[in-house]
Formats: sequence, structure tokens, C-alpha cells
Amino acid sequence: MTKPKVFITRRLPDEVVNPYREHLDIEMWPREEEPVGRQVFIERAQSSHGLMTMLTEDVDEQILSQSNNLSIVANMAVGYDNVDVKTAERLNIAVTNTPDVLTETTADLTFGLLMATARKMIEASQYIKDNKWENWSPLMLAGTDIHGKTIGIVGMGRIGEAVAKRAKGFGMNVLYYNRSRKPEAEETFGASYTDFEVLLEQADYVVCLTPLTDETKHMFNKDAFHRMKKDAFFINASRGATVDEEALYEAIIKKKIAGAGLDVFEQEPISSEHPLLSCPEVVCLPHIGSSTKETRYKMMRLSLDNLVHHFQGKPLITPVTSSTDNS
Ligand SMILES: O=CC(=O)O
Repeated sequence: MTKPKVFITRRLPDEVVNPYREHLDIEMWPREEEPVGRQVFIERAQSSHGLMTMLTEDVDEQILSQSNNLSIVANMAVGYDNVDVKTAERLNIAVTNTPDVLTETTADLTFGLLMATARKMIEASQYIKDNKWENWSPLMLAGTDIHGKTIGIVGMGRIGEAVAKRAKGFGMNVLYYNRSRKPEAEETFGASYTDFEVLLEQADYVVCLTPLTDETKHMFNKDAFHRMKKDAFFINASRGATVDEEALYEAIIKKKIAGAGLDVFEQEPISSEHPLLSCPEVVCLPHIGSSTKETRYKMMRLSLDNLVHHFQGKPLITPVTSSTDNS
């Protein structure tokens, strides 16, 4: 029997991919660090039965509607805002993502980013490397406490809950805002549900973990930052487009908030000229929330397992629909 043709939009390690060649006729874009060009992506999608995509690919109506053989897109991320799921549903193309396997890893990074931002860790490291450490002084690189403070989690999905667990361990008071109440999280982490506005006004650390949707695009705007406390920090490990970056920059330079820790940006890679990068109060990471070798391998294998299940007529492991809660 001929194997289904699958195109993977990035070079992945042979040790992960090769075992799947028994079931799938796999072609990979040959570069690991560079995304596939749009034209090649269009052509490969047209000749494939399945795609394994990264968050760098725009799996839009054009790709989906022009690819007559395509029946599944396995997106190697928990977020799937890069995939037009509604069109995929209309065209009967399955979509999968990679939840669960990255929850704890992403929560580690999110909490680490909060800590690095509050305690000026990156600036402090640079201070030594720049040979500026000549003495000790009482307020040298003095940061802000984390224990005993209030964290406000916007988006209490799996990763939100895993961050709440860490916050509880650090003796923080946990507030959250979510589309729906999470009674279990309230019970387990002593988390209190609040309106978005109340969370912004009360939290010392506002942490964005909500998926990017039409409703959450630019939900962190000028009004949101103006509601925050002047000594509060904004942390984003979700998607850059949940934030109006100009409003964030203004809020930081006008001292409306104390600083920000950002793992995600509206344009990725962010331009080195971006004003946010000039702020010492901003800690930036290049979208590495789930980036440990262990977890990235699990994400690759989960995507490939979904493809195999699909072509063997078995239930998908982690399907998404336009109404799935994807955090
Ligand atoms: O951002 C990463 C993901 O959605 O998995």
C-alpha cells in the first residue's frame, strides 16, 4: 500500500522522524533554523496528504483550499492561531495541536521570566559581564519581591494552572481571569476569580497566558496598562498580538507600570530597532516557552503520532476544533 505523503515544514532530528517513515512518506524542509518559503509551502501542501507545521507557518485559506489531497494539519504548538481552523473544518481537514506535553515546561519558563524580570536577573548578569561590578552597595540592582505578592493570571488553562501551582509554592496570592470559572483551580491553589479590570488593578504581576483569538487580540491596551499599579509587572508567554506593544512601551516609559517580561512579540523575530528593546525594565526572550529538548521532542512525536493515527483511521490524540480551549 502506498504511504500517505506528509510534508514537515522544518528540519527535525532524524532520530525522531525516521521511525515514522514506516507509516508515512515524509519530506522535510531541509533547514532547521529557517522557515519554509511561502511558495514552496504552497506547492508542498498541494502535493501532500498531511502537513506538520510550526507556528511560523500561516496555514490560511489559500493553503487549505488549494490543497485538494490534504486531510490533516498537525501543528507543533499548543496555540493554533496560525491555522484557519474554521476553513479547515469546512473543508473537512483535521487539525491537531500539542497540549499537555508542554504544560509544565512552559509554566517553568513563565515563572522564571516573572522572577528574572522582578529581580533584574538579566540586567545583573550583563552588569558583571560588562565589567561594571566594582563594589557592593545597599541598593545595587534592587528588584521587587515575589513572595507575598499578588499574581493575576489571565487565561486559566492548563499552563495558567501550572503557573498558579508555582505561585502558590512561592507564597503568592493568586487571582485569575478566564472565560469560564475553574472551581478546581480555586480549590487547589486558593485562586480567586476576578473581572479582568479588577485583576489589572490588584495584581502585582499580571501574567498573560490566554490564547490569541479575535476577542483577545490587543486586550492588553492603553486602558489595561493604565489600570495596572505603577509598581506592577506585565508578563507575556502567550502570543504577542494579545498586546498593543505601542501602549506597553508608552506605559513603561511613562512609568505607568514597573516593567515587563516578554517571551512573545507581535512580529517574530522582533526587529532589533523595536523601542521595547531599549527599555532596561523589559526582559525579552525569543519565544522559548516550551523549549527544552525533552519537551520539544515530545511535541514532535505527538504531532507525528497524530498523523499516523489519522491515516490509520484511529481517533486523533489531540484534535482541535474552532471551539477547543487551547491553552
Ligand atoms: O507558543 C508555543 C505554543 O503554542 O506551543
